[in-house]
Amino acid sequence: MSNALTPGARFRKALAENNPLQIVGTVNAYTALMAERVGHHAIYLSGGGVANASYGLPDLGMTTMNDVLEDIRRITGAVETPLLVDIDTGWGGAFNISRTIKEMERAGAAAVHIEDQVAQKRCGHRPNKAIVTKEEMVDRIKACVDARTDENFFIMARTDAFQQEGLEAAIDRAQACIEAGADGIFAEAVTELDHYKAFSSALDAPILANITEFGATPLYNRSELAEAGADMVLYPLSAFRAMNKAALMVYENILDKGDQKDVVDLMQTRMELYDFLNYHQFEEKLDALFANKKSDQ
Ligand SMILES: C[C@](O)(C(=O)O)[C@H](CC(=O)O)C(=O)O
Ligand SMILES: [Mg+2]
Repeated sequence: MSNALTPGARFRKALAENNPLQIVGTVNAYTALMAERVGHHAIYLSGGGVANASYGLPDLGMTTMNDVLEDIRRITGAVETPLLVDIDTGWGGAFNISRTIKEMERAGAAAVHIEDQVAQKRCGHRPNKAIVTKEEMVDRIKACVDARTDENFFIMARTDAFQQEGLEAAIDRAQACIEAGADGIFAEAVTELDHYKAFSSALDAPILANITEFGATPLYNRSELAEAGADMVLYPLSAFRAMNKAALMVYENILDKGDQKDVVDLMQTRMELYDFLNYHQFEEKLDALFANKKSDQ
């Protein structure tokens, strides 16, 4: 029974059963419900998503562990699908990172990725990123591995080294992270399919391709990525970007036209919304539980 598995074990099962495993960004509990219902096997809480959607901030290391935990709990409270969480640089030194991992597990996350950027981080697809030394990154991974209580909790090392130091250096860092116990490698902001090939043939660990829009990496198809050796494909903010554009059109239309008739087609209907929420099942229960109350009145 899959519910008897820990979140980490569910993530590993999904990875074993899907090649590649597509992981879609869900910025809140409701979008997680939709992703689960349409059949996704893994979902993602983006650091950029928490900053942008929940706090109206840019993705520049301004959100805290507790900000992210709050969003995780909302999502893991609503769905069973294993959740990969972006923990940025881990929010501090080894002891902080250790706390982070324990809190992630407690909140129901299945997996995390921790990156080798400096604390004053940027989006991985922006210029002028700075990274910590390989040794410091290895210490981050060791702190993660040492802190987990469920051995299936999945710890992914993200390297942002490609932009400044090139492919070989990035692979070398990834190798050091695997030796330190990382379960997978997030090859950030590479620009060619061959780069994934190089990671996957050099390393004995699953590789994640981050297919984020308007970034450094082309929007490769999952079959091309599978052929190039990617085991996971991430779509961190795809639904969020689409939701934002739809919302903007609605706000502008209401202002310009005085009603929303022209944009109703962009909207999920009341019944569609209720269906994802199992609204009717709740309502039936309500009627059954409160039947006596009704007749009392
Ligand atoms: C994956 C990522 O870390 C995120 O926070 O979602 C971002 C995505 C993006 O900004 O498009 C990143 O790649 O740095
Ligand atoms: Mg991020």
